[in-house]
Amino acid sequence: MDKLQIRAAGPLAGEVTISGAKNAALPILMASVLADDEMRIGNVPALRDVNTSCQLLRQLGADVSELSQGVVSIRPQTIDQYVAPYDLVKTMRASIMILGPLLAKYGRADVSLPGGCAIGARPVNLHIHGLQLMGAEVSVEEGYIKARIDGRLKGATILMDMVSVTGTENLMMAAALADGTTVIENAAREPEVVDLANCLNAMGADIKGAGTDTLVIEGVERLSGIHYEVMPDRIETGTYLVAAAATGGRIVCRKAAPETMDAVLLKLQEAGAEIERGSDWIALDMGGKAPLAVDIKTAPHPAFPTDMQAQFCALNVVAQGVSKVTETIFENRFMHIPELQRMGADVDLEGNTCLIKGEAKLTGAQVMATDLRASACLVIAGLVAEGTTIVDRIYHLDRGYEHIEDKMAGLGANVVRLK
Ligand SMILES: CC(=O)N[C@H]1[C@@H](OP(=O)(O)OP(=O)(O)OC[C@H]2O[C@@H](n3ccc(=O)[nH]c3=O)[C@H](O)[C@@H]2O)O[C@H](CO)[C@@H](O)[C@@H]1O
Ligand SMILES: C=C(OP(=O)(O)O)C(=O)O
Repeated sequence: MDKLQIRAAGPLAGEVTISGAKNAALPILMASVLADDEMRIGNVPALRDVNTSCQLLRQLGADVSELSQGVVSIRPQTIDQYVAPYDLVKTMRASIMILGPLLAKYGRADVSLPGGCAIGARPVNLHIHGLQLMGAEVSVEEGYIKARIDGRLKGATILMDMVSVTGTENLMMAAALADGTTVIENAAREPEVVDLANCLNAMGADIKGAGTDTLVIEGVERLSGIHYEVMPDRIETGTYLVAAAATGGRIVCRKAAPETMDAVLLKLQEAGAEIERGSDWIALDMGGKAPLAVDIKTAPHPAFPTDMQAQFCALNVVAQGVSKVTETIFENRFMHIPELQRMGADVDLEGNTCLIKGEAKLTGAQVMATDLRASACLVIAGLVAEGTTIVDRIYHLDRGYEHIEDKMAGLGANVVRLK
């Protein structure tokens, strides 16, 4: 099993090119099921979850090929299987997003319930309830969600009890081919939801309100294949910026989407970073200074993203001052804290809040990555710890960070993959 070995090498410096967003690429790959002809998706990151999604589409019968680096072609016309099996679904929560497209296009879908995930229970009741409101018969049998509809799904008004990103995306994809108007209230406003809506509209869908909490979707009879470029990854961008801030560095992120990152950039400025931004780049300069501790409270977009919470914990551990970090989205998303403590962090964790005393002198240790962003947090801690840090179970990291060791090396970090 691969591991990462990290040794401190001073402040990060230089430029890093940001990849396409995992959380936009995955729903857009699933949306290709809705098309009548070939979809070409560009700026697709080379990630484990992308491979899993391509495998899933192949399993359904689609013809999937990588045309050149980052461009995937999907010909969905040959789909003749409607089952997303446990073996694929267990490794990737996002596979639940095959449910809406398969049901809308083929009237049937059997999707294994995604396996238990480290960061919380993550039920899918909102996905199921929304499809039922659209007329589908949905049951859960032997660990599979079995959904059926005779003819087309029917437009419906769906009030989401909680803001759910993939729930909104699943229902939006289903509604795109439904008969009539669907209104999704309390919809997620995340930029990746907007990217998916833009892609669906380019395919011929009629979706209004993306980026607000009310989506109005007029169903259409068919969607065509198109070429679509996936948006830049705001979480990957944020991770490199936090790593630079923690090391007192100065970096530029290229091919980024600064307009999607207000909450994170504000917190970095509060931490003492000077931030400059252009249409597709962000520059961070700590002026050689150590960061200041910042309070964080996660919430749905446009507030501070839960997917950046762990990285800011690593920053706060070495920053000047005391900080409070509160996680409101997932009930078990502090598993990086015990690992940080093993490296010398001073953190009190109670319920969904941790109190972090800064300026800890971290020392390298063998630590275990428990989930994707927890892994990123440990890499950042390794960059500022004395001695050698070994991060184990980096298959989590490979779900969400393209070539992390190469990108880190490009910024002057000493990060090596051990096979
Ligand atoms: C592939 C993808 O895009 N993943 C992102 C997506 O995950 P994901 O879409 O799974 O997260 P949700 O937005 O659905 O989860 C938000 C909250 O709603 C709850 N919930 C959700 C659905 C449901 O049917 N019932 C229910 O109770 C969840 O348990 C959680 O407490 O948004 C999260 C929150 O920004 C991010 O951390 C993930 O990176
Ligand atoms: C939690 C995440 O992803 P997923 O929803 O794919 O597990 C993440 O990207 O941080």
